[in-house]
Amino acid sequence: MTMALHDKGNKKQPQIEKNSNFLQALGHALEGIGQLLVRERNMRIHFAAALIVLIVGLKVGLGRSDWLWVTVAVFTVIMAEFVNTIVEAIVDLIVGDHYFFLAKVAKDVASGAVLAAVGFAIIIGILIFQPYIFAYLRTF
Ligand SMILES: Nc1ncnc2c1ncn2[C@@H]1O[C@H](COP(=O)(O)OP(=O)(O)OP(=O)(O)O)[C@@H](O)[C@H]1O
Repeated sequence: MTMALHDKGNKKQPQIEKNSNFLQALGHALEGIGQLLVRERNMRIHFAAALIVLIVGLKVGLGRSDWLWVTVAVFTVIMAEFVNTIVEAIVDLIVGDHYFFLAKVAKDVASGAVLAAVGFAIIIGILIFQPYIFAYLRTF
């Protein structure tokens, strides 16, 4: 779905100048994270999955190095979604509703980056949780 060129719901004075202080810059960075959650349905699914991993990880008592890998996996997916959203926004800004093969390439490669990151996270998840899953299955 092509992104809207203008944010019609925005009541604030539009700003194109540089941020004047750290707090203003921080506010815009947080707005950027908010945009990711609002615009990307997949991002909400990733957050739900990360929450489940967090709860299961706490329940089975993962060690420090396992948590390190889980954190790397979760952030790799989140970073890929950031890149995907940036690419979508820039492509839509440039081409609008027109079809361009290179626009398709850019968007598809950006989506592919998210898919690759999710694959990486699934492999990490299997390697980390496999002993706990096997131990759980042996109780039956
Ligand atoms: N301007 C365009 N020119 C050519 N192909 C396009 C264009 N816009 C979108 N596409 C094609 O349509 C697909 C869906 O585009 P869209 O902008 O809706 O991404 P999306 O569904 O939001 O992607 P994601 O699920 O990664 O967020 C793209 O992956 C691309 O193949």
